[in-house]
Amino acid sequence: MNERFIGLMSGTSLDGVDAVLVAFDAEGGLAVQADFFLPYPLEVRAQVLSLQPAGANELDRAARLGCVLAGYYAEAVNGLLKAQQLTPDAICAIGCHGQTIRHAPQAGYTLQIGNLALLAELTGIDVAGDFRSRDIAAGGQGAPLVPAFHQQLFADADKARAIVNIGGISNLTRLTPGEAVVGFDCGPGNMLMDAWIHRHQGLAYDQDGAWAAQGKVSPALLAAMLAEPYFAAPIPKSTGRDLFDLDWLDVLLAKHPTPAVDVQATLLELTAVTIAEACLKHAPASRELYLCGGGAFNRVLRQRLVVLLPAVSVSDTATLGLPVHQVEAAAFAWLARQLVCRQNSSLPEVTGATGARVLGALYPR
Ligand SMILES: Nc1ncnc2c1ncn2[C@@H]1O[C@H](COP(=O)(O)OP(=O)(O)OP(=O)(O)O)[C@@H](O)[C@H]1O
Ligand SMILES: CC(=O)N[C@H]1[C@@H]2OC[C@@H](O2)[C@@H](O)[C@@H]1O[C@H](C)C(=O)O
Repeated sequence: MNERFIGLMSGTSLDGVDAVLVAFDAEGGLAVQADFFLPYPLEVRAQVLSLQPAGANELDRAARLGCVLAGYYAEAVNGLLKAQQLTPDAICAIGCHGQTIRHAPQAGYTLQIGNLALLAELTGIDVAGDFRSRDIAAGGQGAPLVPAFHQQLFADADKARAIVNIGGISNLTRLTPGEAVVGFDCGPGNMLMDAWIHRHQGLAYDQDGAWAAQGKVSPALLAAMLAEPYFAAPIPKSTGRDLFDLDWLDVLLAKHPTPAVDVQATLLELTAVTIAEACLKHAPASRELYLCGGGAFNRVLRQRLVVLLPAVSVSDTATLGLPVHQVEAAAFAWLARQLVCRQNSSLPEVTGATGARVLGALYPR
């Protein structure tokens, strides 16, 4: 009998909530039955961003915003249920990522806000969340978690494959037959491009990379960006807005003043180069690269990856049966199911933890 789970992803891009309804068969095989996207209003996005750096009254602001976010998560769940004409009792559990406002595995914690008790109350469905903390408690990075799901879904018995998610941050999964999975955050995905076009044009993102395509890459600025120690740091590693934000960029721009349009071109190139270098260094045998996440829609970025990786065929996960915008949310449905079944869902070879663990916390309805 099929079991239905809902996955909710609200990632570092802060664009909104991606929701999917996933049916699992008894063997764990899955099919996405529906998806739904609920954009955040600008003020929600601004409130999440304002919690990124330490600030006045932040505990109260984070807890209040967590309640607001639960409302959006519930709305996304209801959107799915309505479209599929389902009632809450048709769903085993919701897997909810929450909204990362701090990620500090070196300090022993990561923080995803979103009031999960309230989400259980609002939906009448079991809610699973806080998937990263247990891996950090076991000595890991707590991120990226999705490589375990990529392995389940996209690994091939004969072919070495690489999967790259381009969300706010980009992350690579290497799936080589007979070898341990490798996975880590490459660096900024869309996050800096989004922030820069928002500052200069008030837009949420640079559609298809069109503004970036009008500029020229500044070699000096690109070199200064690539000198960031994170890029050469050994794996396991993970990152976020804690490091890559407009303050990071402004420090570099103070030394390398650059026209705004050329900054956008250089940021796109940074994303492309760091992904390509991650593939060449950590997945050299992979002749197939599958993109997912919103950045897979960025035509200019994709073209740069094709040029930078001439020996690799670049496509996206839709080719493997899962549309690019569904992958991360589906991963959180899978994480919820693993928790409900008390099955491990972490890959210690990816995160650096001392062992595999059952991830997450459960809020029964
Ligand atoms: N047509 C497009 N052209 C360029 N960029 C796009 C396009 N469509 C979406 N994007 C980018 O994708 C982003 C959303 O991606 P996604 O939903 O994967 O992010 P996320 O869930 O926050 O991811 P993560 O958790 O991996 O950081 C947008 O903010 C935008 O930058
Ligand atoms: C701490 C955190 O929220 N990390 C996110 C972020 O967004 C992309 C990348 O950085 C990845 O490490 C992770 O999300 C995905 C879902 C993951 O854990 O695989």
